[in-house]
Amino acid sequence: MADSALYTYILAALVAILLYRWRFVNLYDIPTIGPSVPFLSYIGAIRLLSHAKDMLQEGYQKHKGGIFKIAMLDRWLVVVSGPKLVEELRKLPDEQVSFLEAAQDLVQMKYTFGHEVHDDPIHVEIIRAHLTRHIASIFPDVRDEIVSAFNDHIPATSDQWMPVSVLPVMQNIVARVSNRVFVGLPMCRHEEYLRLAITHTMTVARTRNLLTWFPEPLKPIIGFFVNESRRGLKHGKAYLGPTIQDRLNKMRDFGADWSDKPDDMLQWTIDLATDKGKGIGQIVQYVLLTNFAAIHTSSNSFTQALYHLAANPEYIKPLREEVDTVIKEEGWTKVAMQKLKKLDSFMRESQRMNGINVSLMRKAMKDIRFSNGLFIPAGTMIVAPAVAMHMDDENYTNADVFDPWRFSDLRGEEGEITKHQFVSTSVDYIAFGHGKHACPGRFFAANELKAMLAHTVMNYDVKFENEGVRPPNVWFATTVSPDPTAKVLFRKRQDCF
Ligand code: HEM
Repeated sequence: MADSALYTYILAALVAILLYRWRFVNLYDIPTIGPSVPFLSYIGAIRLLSHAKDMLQEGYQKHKGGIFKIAMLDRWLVVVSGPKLVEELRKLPDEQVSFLEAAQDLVQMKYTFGHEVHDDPIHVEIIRAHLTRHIASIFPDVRDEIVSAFNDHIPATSDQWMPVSVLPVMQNIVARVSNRVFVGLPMCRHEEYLRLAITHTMTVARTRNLLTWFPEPLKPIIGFFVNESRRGLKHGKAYLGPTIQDRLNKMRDFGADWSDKPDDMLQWTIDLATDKGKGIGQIVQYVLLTNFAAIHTSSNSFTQALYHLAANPEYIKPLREEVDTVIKEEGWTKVAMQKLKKLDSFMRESQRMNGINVSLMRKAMKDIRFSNGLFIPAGTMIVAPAVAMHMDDENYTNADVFDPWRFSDLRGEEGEITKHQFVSTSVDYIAFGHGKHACPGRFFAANELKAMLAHTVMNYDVKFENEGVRPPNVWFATTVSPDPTAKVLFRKRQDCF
């Protein structure tokens, strides 16, 4: 009897603490989409799994120019909407809002890729300072791998239509083409290495999902024992370790006299990592992390654009004419990719409509007050609602219509020639983020994906079996992806490039 009274008191005290925290601490003043009362907020969190698009849209419509919050299973997500607040968020320094700490919370980077990689993300510097600057010189390799990968994965003939499961095939092609640049031949064609590069993302997600359920002090222990991604690292080391070791030996033996030292992404990573005293394990983690950032983002983006093309084959002709003219003038080069304005517009428009659902994810490291007085306490996860902003008629005329030449037409207007490119970010185009942490890989991705689309229109006709019908996107929690099961019919053109 005395025991049950004690339990009742403890329970009542816990409920009182929870209600006090809900009312007087944290995020009470921020309006909620879904229930906000403790425990009931889980209803909103569960609804978010299947209705994130609608909930973000509802929040955006009700609180445009302001902020609102939605519940996730393990935290609140505070959504900052409208160009003015997005601009303010973009400008906040890392000490106030951190991209890295948001990534740590969401991907559990310290345990999935390791502390050293989390604390010193040199892969970002390598992408910005080396990869982007070398796009012209690596382009022939990119083009060569595209031709070879399409031939292997889509061996269509001109006399019949070949059904292709686009998303898995594009994951393979993108992994292969990207890794031609990240680690070179022959590893970029090594089937098991490619499988690791593609599936490591899912491994990381599973580890992350598990770790989310444990309190912070237990994570290092749990992370050590159940970390599946350590197996990924072990395999990564088995594939890449010998090459890295060989290069390290040559660096030691020849130093500055190593005359045929490779000038590729693996070597840039080795150079910077060894300067900082890092070992083979960390070099492999940087390569895996770059793949993690690159492959699914890029293959989703390409698949989405291809679905638009296959559902509307009338767009093939104008694209083909543009590619034909430009390639005759410039050959398959980076300069040619820059001149493909219609194709660039096509990719950007597809990404406007089908790109990420939330962007500019940051963790507040200090209390933040926006210029209009809105307050966000330290520790809060902040995002901007990308799809809701991209589908706002105030930002884009007839925003719900796929208009492939929307951006190339705008670039034709006076003073607008360099704006509205696939890679451009702005307060109302945040598919690659915006500001200091905007995707550093987007210049590489844009060249790679445009070269792939140009190759597609020059070599194949495409359509859906159910002609003209584009398969709907799949929404899960805050993510959006193309239908993973849809098939596009490919037929080889008679005169192809
Ligand atoms: C179409 C393809 C891609 C899309 C849509 C995409 C999208 C994004 C987005 C939305 C962010 C977060 C930006 C922010 O919050 O402000 C990001 C960050 C990042 N992306 Fe991409 N990305 C793509 C391709 C790539 C590729 C190919 C690479 C590598 C070569 C890459 C490397 C990264 C890295 C390293 C970051 C973190 C930047 C930082 O820490 O500051 N991405 N990307």
